[in-house]
Amino acid sequence: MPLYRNQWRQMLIEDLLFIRFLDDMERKWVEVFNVLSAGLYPVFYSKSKRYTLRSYASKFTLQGGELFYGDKKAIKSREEARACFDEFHVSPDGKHLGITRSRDAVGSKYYWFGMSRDTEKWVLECDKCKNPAAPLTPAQIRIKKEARNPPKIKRGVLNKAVEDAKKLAAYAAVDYHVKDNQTVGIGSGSTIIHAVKRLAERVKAENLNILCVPTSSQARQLIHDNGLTVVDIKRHLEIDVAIDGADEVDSELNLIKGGGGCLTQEKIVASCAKSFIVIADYRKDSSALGEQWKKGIPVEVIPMAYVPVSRAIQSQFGGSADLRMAVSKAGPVVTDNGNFLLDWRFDQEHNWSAVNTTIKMMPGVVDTGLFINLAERVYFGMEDGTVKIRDKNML
Ligand SMILES: O=C(CO)[C@H](O)[C@H](O)COP(=O)(O)O
Repeated sequence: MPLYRNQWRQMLIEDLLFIRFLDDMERKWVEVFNVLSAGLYPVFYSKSKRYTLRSYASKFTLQGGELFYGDKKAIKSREEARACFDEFHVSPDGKHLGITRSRDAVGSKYYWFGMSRDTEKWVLECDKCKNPAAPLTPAQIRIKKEARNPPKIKRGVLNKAVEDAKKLAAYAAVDYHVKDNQTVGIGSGSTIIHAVKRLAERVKAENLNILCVPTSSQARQLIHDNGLTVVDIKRHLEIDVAIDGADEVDSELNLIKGGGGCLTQEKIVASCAKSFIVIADYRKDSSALGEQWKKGIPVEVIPMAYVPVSRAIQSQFGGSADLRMAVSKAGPVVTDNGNFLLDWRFDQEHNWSAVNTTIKMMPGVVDTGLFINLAERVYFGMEDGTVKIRDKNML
């Protein structure tokens, strides 16, 4: 049924009032709710704003009139958010958890737009947090001691669980996707080490003929050390399958990569492969980018461009884009291509495909660690010894 002029005017007025009186957090909640429940957008939204809102809303579900972000309840108002914060900011032993742990604790159950900013502000306003000299209870003293000297066994157990999970994912990918007479792209990082070992085992046991295309000097060395055949992409453009790790994977198979600084070669190899398979441990599994991986999105830039690119990213998208510094060497990290890396810590949800294109267009940018629409399947090794699969065709 067509809308009459006065009805449009009424809707427009309601929209304008809506923008005026709701704060950002509540407005986002209502916008997502309206899209999911009734397919309604604010009438003055342009096509591209609608698109951004639609892709943001796709991360949420409606359950019994409530909004959920993954398995976390999406909070509508700041009062409600404050109550959720109060529920978690002090541990059962009476210990005030500080900024990071309060945010992680609240974020294990709840989500709201601006959550990081709010938790930081509320922790900073908290007198107990401001006054760490306040007398501690015996339980608090014990927890503090444990935090200073964490029992070594726990770290070992965690490392083992993570390493086992990486191995599970790597073995599943190599066993399922690699066949005789194939050219295989080999990613970089620590998870790929398990994949290359498994590949070498299979080549030996099954007498396979496999050619490996490396994505970094680390991968080249790894292939070589495991007795596999290294070939150059210039002569082997037809890659059957590329296998690589990731720093984070969201619910739509968007990836953040480049924690190891090899994103440009990794993207080239992935885009030349008939299928691009990702292997990761359970810590990389997110419903939205930035949820697990806090080190930001890597961007490879030619050295003279790092300041202008960093400024351009910050002014267009907010957050902070910082030069990655080396740990065992003075000065910045230099990539295999002789470039620098910026790590962009973003502070809100974005349309990642549009952001990727915009950043790539900035003069001096070589590539970004955003891998959009490239992964066909991800294998997550889980803590309980199972393998979880996220597949493009099952989204
Ligand atoms: O993108 C990468 C390197 O540029 C790696 O694949 C990513 O950092 C994951 O590494 P790991 O397997 O060590 O967790």
